[in-house]
Amino acid sequence: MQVALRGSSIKAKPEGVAIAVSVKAVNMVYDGVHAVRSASFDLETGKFLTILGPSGSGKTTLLRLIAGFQRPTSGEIFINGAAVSAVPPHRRSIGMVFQKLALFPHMTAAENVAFPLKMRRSDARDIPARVERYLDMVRLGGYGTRRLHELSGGQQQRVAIARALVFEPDLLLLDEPLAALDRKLREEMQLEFRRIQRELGVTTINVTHDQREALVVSDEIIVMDGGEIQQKARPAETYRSPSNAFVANFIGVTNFLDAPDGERRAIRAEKIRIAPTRDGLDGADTIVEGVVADAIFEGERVVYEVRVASLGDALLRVFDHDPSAHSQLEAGSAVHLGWTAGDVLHFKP
Ligand SMILES: Nc1ncnc2c1ncn2[C@@H]1O[C@H](COP(=O)(O)OP(=O)(O)OP(=O)(O)O)[C@@H](O)[C@H]1O
Repeated sequence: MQVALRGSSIKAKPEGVAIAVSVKAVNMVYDGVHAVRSASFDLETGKFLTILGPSGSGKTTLLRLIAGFQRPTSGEIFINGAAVSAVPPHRRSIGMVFQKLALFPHMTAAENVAFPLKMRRSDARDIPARVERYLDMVRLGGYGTRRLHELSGGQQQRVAIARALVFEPDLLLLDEPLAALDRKLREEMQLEFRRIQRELGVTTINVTHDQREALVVSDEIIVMDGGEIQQKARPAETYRSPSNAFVANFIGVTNFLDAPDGERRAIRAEKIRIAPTRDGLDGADTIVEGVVADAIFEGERVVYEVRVASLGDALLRVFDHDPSAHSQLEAGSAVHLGWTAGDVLHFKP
């Protein structure tokens, strides 16, 4: 019953909620490849949606359909209530930032940001102030006269964001714009996207295969696999109540245990406690014995791989977030693992 109701269309929408993007029964078939299958979802105005999925799952195709670079094989897309399949990209009021930034290298930062305003024939008298405002917003106030090669990768990224937003589009589309950045800068820019998006309230759709990014930046996450939407939910719900085994496996680290009734049971690596003896596992309602196959020290946590004979020699991954509670257990150590029934996820076959 619970499964039948999840994500169903009978959920009443609160009165007065504006829908910025509505994707209805969209299919995209390339020569023999069904890249997007029966995709349907609504996105409320002002929300930050991330489309998350492995390589080839159809994320970029779905984004390109919304942008208007391609027309769906069937189905329709609505932006602010209007069907857009016949509307070319430049008439859709969409700002975009892609991995390849496509900035103009010979222009200054300010000239790059001014470009969309000139294309749209904005009043020339208003342009400098508007450009300055958006450079300030991305924390590049005072950098307007720099040429692109005089800016760092992260600063160029900010120019691209300012350029995508300066004409105040209805929708911002991001296609892995951070993928090429190193980890620290990427994490900083994720928070930056979030801050700017909240400040402006611009409806945003972001494509990534980085689950951490999806959890950090989004109001909602769509998880795709094989061209199909697997789940659309808020980050915490996606994490805590994945709709199927694929989602559970893709987000977070999950151990799957096959039950005799064909059901798949899953337990998150951080929900398993580990101790040398049973005494360290007070409160656990399932306790199994195992042998440490590997122990990886990661600073704030230790990742254990534990072989459990009573579970068909399953190799369970366990995160120990309090490594100081007992000394690190070495490979070959006999250990006990414990968890509570409430932490086990159940998936029907
Ligand atoms: N122009 C095209 N012609 C034919 N097949 C295509 C085309 N573009 C994408 N595909 C196929 O459609 C499927 C979905 O591709 P898509 O690029 O949307 O996936 P993705 O989830 O964005 O992957 P990645 O993370 O690798 O970018 C893949 O099987 C891909 O090979």
